Amino acid sequence: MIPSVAVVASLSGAIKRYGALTALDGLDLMLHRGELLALLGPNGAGKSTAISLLLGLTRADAGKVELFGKDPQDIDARRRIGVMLQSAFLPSTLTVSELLRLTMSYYPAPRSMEESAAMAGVSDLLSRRYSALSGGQQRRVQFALALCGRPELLFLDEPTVGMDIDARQKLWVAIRRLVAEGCAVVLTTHYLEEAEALAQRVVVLGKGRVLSEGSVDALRSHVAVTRIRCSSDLDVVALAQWPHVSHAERDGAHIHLHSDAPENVLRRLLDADPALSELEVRRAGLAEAFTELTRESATEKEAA
Ligand SMILES: Nc1ncnc2c1ncn2[C@@H]1O[C@H](COP(=O)(O)OP(=O)(O)OP(=O)(O)O)[C@@H](O)[C@H]1O
Repeated sequence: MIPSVAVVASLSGAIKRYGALTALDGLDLMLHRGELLALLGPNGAGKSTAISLLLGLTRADAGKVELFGKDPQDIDARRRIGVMLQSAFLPSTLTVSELLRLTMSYYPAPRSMEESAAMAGVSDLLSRRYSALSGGQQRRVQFALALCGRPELLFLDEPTVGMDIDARQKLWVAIRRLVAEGCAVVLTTHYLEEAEALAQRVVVLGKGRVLSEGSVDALRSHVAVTRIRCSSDLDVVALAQWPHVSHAERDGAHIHLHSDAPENVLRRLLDADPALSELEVRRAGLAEAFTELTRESATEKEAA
């Protein structure tokens, strides 16, 4: 029997309404130890609301919310999490080291200040006043504060907004290290390459419900389209008639094809044009799968 991976937090049938607006419409979500879950969805899908329920910042109108098997407002459960939200209101007069020391004092077995600062890439900022830092530096300090308590579950709500490429790459390395140590991570992001680079599992929300759930590959395979590009003299009008070719277009010396069975099409292409060159084959990315999913859900809604 495959051992079940420990569930660290869950939402079961969670409903949250704001007046007439239903922000979460019976949401089921499970977070497992040592797993990075990317929570994706368009603006207003319910991602932040789901996180607020798990953090005990708001209460569900119906359904069950558990953090380490307890109520999310239970102090022992809260001591096991780290949080980096979109907006952080931190005392503006404190230095980075003072903020870290204060945050570490909330936790039973925090990391050392040096380790926390090094992991978040803020070792050179410790003596600086938080309010005088750049936006990207402040985000890195917020990450240090989120991880300093040695959390078993880390919430990262759009963590890399405002970070330059170098800072983003360093944050990814630190996140991977935390996950490898067994920490569960919930990441919301609008940067799909971030989810693609980090997530073991992706949940796409739309209108407070799960639209899709699975691995990055499974979500991607939802859009069963592969793009083929090559240099060839073949006639695109004829190519468009081939089985498994859904789209054919010429762009100068190159042709672009879309196919749901690229192996078949490639075999036939290479037979038809022995001079074919510059062949590129690319599967749909997460961005395309995600756009397709949210578009489908909007179409279903219109049809209903
Ligand atoms: N405090 C609130 N009062 C009223 N409506 C709210 C409140 N918080 C959220 N909502 C509404 O609930 C819905 C879900 O919002 P939520 O912030 O969870 O979405 P999100 O997926 O995090 O969006 P984004 O990607 O823009 O951060 C939205 O329609 C939003 O306007």
